[in-house]
Amino acid sequence: MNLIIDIGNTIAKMAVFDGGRIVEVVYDSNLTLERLPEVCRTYTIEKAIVATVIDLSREVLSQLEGMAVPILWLNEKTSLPVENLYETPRTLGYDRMAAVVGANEQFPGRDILVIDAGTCITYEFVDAAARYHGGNISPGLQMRFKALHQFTGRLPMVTLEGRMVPMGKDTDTAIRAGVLKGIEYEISGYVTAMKHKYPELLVFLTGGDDFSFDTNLKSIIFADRFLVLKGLNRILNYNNDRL
Ligand SMILES: Nc1ncnc2c1ncn2[C@@H]1O[C@H](COP(=O)(O)OP(=O)(O)OP(=O)(O)O)[C@@H](O)[C@H]1O
Ligand SMILES: CC(C)(CO)[C@@H](O)C(=O)NCCC(=O)O
Ligand SMILES: [K+]
Repeated sequence: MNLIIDIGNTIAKMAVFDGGRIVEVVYDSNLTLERLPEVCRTYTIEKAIVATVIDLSREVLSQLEGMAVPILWLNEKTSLPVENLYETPRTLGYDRMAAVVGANEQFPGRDILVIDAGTCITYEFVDAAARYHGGNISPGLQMRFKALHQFTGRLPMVTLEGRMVPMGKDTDTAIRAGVLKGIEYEISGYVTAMKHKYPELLVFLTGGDDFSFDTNLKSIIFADRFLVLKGLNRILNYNNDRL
């Protein structure tokens, strides 16, 4: 089985794959990866891939060094099933590439916009010829709430839970609707603009934050929470001979 390790800015995700099938997904601390030994004891892991968007702690590094299987470290030198047209492949966050590779596997030969709503929201474009053109980075849901609170004197820390109105009636609803509508309009703006240029465009939404938009946006979007993990599994198998 394959072990997939995706270390994000908020949380680490580990997934065990049997062929193309996800057997288990485990959420863990990105500072300790303390559940790794338990995962390795439970499953017969043959190989692993690690993608990180943070500098790893001593603790995480020693957990990974303790693994008895070959590890593929995903970086700019890794062979990929899509062409990378990003101008600075060394600075690319490879969670972005993984999401693209996952989407391209499900719909090869299609133009795809991949939206990953995690700590940040990223927008990636991969074309029908499997060329990754790059994409955009914007603040994630929690980051928006935190920023409004931290960079002002009078705005409280608001969360998603609570009253929702189209236009705010008080400070709480103004912030909640402001943040959520901001993301919704941002996403629909990308979809509209990209569809104009690529009429056959498909749209994927992944990441920890899934939004229940009340627009018809939802109907045209493929939601796949595990797209990054699936993309990493594909990259690991693609590099089988090089491990
Ligand atoms: N069992 C779970 N344990 C912890 N978090 C979970 C679980 N199930 C869902 N989540 C959600 O997944 C989110 C993680 O989202 P995501 O996978 O995009 O990772 P991230 O670390 O926030 O983002 P990034 O990878 O962009 O840094 C958590 O914030 C939480 O809301
Ligand atoms: C944008 C994030 C934070 C999304 O997880 C990550 O992919 C990252 O740190 N990227 C580095 C910058 C870049 O992709 O160009
Ligand atoms: K992410």
